[in-house]
Amino acid sequence: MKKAEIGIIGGSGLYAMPGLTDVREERVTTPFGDPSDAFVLGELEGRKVAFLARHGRGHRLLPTELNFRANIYAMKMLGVERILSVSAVGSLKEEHKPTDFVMPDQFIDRTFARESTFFGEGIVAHVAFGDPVCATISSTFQKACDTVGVVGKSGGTYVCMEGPQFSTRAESNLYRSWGADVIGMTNLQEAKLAREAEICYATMAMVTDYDCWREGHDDVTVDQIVAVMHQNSSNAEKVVRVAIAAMPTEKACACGNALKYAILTDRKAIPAETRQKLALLLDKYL
Ligand SMILES: CSC[C@H]1O[C@H](OP(=O)(O)O)[C@H](O)[C@@H]1O
Ligand SMILES: Nc1ncnc2[nH]cnc12
Repeated sequence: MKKAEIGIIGGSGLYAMPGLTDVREERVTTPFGDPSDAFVLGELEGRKVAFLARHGRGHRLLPTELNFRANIYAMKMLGVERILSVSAVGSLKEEHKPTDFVMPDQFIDRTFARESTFFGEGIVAHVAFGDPVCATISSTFQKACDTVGVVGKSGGTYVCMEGPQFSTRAESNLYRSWGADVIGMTNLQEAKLAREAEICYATMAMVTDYDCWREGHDDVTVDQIVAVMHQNSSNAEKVVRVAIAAMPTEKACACGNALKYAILTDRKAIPAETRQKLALLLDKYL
């Protein structure tokens, strides 16, 4: 039986989801190792949800140390079909002010030290990623921002950097010249892996700072971020709650069939061990 239908990944500043009822914790072990923390399962607005603190409760894991594969695979094991990601980001445009929320619809990859696929070890698959987030979740987030009274913006490009250091000014200006909107360190791998796991995924990116490009202003520091993060987290809790209540039960997107034409490997050539490891993703196709 499904333990949860909707997953929430809480980033910097969102380490719990208040308002859950029938709350219990569950540690999930996956073929890819252990997730960032125990999942907090419960009900919110009548929907079964699973909450995961991305960096672990107490913020113990660097972006590079996150086991993205375990986090997403564990969501799949719990039965999750939609993941709502909440993240802190720096702004790369004057118009995106601290406390604004942006729902990115594109990513640029500046990471280099991460596992970003469930495939390999004898099975090759290439999922489409031209539209990397689920439009249904993004628009539900957007409407929820409007309801709560938070500035929410639909669309934008999220640069995913490796970190943990913030960008140099030259990098920040380079991303601005590319037309990117916001910068963070965590969301691209989650989006890729969720797509491979056929789970809908979208991000609500909460602006905390102007990174280091803005002349006449201090460069981003963690204490500056933390000050804004508290207001953002309290708004995020409200927006997520409204979004969950409004999330359609039916699906009109293609996220749930992402693997349909993606597997290239001759079925007979897939090693039994790999087949078994990925059974949760592959059973419906093999
Ligand atoms: C708080 S400073 C940088 C840190 O915040 C963002 O985390 P998350 O995406 O989990 O909210 C950013 O990606 C960095 O990990
Ligand atoms: N300026 C920034 N760069 C990268 N990640 C961030 N998260 C919050 N602000 C950030």
